Amino acid sequence: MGSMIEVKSVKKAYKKRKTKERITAVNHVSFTVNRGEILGLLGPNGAGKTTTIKMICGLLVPDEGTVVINGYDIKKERLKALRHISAVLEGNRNLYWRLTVRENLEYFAGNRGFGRKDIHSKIEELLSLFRLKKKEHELVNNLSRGMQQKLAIAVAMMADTDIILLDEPTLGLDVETGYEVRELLRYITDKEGKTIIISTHDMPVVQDLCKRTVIINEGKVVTDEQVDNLIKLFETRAYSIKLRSPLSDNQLQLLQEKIPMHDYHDHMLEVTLEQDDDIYILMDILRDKHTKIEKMDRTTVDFEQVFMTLLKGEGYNEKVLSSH
Ligand SMILES: Nc1ncnc2c1ncn2[C@@H]1O[C@H](COP(=O)(O)OP(=O)(O)OP(=O)(O)O)[C@@H](O)[C@H]1O
Repeated sequence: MGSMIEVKSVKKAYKKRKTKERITAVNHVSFTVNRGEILGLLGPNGAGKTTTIKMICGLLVPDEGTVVINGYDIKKERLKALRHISAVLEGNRNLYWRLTVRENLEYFAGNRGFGRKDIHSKIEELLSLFRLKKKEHELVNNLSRGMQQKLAIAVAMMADTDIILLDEPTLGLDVETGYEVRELLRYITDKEGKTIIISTHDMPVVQDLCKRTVIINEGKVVTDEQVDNLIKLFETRAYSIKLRSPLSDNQLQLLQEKIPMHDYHDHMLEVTLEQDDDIYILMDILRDKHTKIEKMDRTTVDFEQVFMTLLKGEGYNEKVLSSH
């Protein structure tokens, strides 16, 4: 399985208009996405996700490094590299606001050079799948944000490119539309052979749809792993312990120092160990005051907890991931 997208040590700084101060938004980020892979690009606000996506789809030129799409270097063979990409960006920039829903779909189908009959049936299929049939003659400008978002994804489907980049596809949608968009994303990700990057804060989207995740923080990659591996890894290290007696101040102090990822309230101790062997340290701390354990369970973790843990604490990620 060859790489479809290679992001090679890209760097991008912005100059602040007023102060002329330079902000490094993306700082030597590298990762690859294989053909047919669904990658979740995650990170807190301002981590550099949108900047990275814009460099992949050619909207921004990296200051350093390069992006290679299907073997074509975006700097040297821009048109060949970008031919296979559709991007759904914030603000639905891939739509024509003065055209109707149907006209947008027709325009992008025309671009692909489909025959008239094929265009018609494909548009009908998408209008019904995306529940936009009633709005087909409405101008994009007059659609709700959720509908615009659905249309932006439908347009990317219509263009039928090998690569689809989705920047925050469920951002700001109400619960129902968010759910609907997630189902549509599932439809897209199930389509064989498409290579997809989804940048999102929506953890269920990652857990449900993405096989691998690249997490960036302050412009740098902090994790590049299979989603399943991360969840398994954290499940083997997360415990929920019910104690018979309260912890002493000294025990709490030791926990703070040695098992920083913990939460303690009402005799319940929730811990996430950095390494498997830390269980012995934990037991030593409890034994110190003969604290009895009433019940101890492995905690099931969801991807949100994994994400939060990976972002917490300097050096924590290297420890967690290197010992795995
Ligand atoms: N046009 C711009 N001019 C100046 N600074 C910018 C510009 N665009 C982004 N930045 C800054 O670059 C950094 C990365 O921004 P970016 O939008 O790539 O992050 P993000 O991970 O997509 O964030 P969010 O999750 O909030 O959308 C931030 O500090 C942001 O303020």
